[in-house]
Amino acid sequence: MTKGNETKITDELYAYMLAHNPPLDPVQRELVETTYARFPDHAGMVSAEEQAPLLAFLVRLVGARHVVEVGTFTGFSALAMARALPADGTLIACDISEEWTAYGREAWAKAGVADRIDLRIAPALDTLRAMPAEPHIDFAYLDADKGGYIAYWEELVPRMRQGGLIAVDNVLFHGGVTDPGATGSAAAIKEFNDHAAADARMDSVLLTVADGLTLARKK
Ligand SMILES: C[S@@+](CC[C@H](N)C(=O)[O-])C[C@H]1O[C@@H](n2cnc3c(N)ncnc32)[C@H](O)[C@@H]1O
Repeated sequence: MTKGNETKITDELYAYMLAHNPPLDPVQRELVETTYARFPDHAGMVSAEEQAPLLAFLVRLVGARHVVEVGTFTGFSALAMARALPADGTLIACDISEEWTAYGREAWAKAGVADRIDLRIAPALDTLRAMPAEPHIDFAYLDADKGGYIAYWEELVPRMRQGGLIAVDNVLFHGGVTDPGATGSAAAIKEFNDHAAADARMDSVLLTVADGLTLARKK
């Protein structure tokens, strides 16, 4: 095994990395703070800070106009992606919680991108299945219930245009994926990772970004 480097991400190094990335803007910062204050038991679900500029970068990289997010919570990742869209771009945001996403709606309005975000409150599988079947999605971000990942993937892949990108969060599941006795979400992620890696329709790489991020490009 060639590991490449032995860099341990200390707090100091993490701060250094953030300082060399585009900073969160005031609306994003306030949204994170509000989420931690209002939902302390769930705030860990917010995507890592470095994922905001990364998602924006990827949306721009693929020239995305049609974006789908599965798992919106308080709207942090949706805000980052919507900001990177052109004015006529749309992001369909899937979640089941009116309460959590209400904070997103407020932030999206404040940031002036509410008109680009189409929030669908329903089980994501229903929302995905109701979308046009032809390949039209440029970028998708998968960050919802881990047990649903394979089913979401199977709905997304045929709808991705050639060269479109799916980003999948939490694919290392806090290290739980190497536990031979993994259960629950860790077991579901293990199964998903095997499924995605074996999918001949996509080129996939699993990266050690945040809690693990898979990037998969439609062939
Ligand atoms: C990890 S959080 C998403 C975090 C968000 N991407 C962010 O960066 O702030 C997962 C979200 O998935 C939603 N969720 C769980 N099961 C769902 C389902 N069946 N359909 C749609 N959303 C679901 C939860 O309500 C929760 O808001």
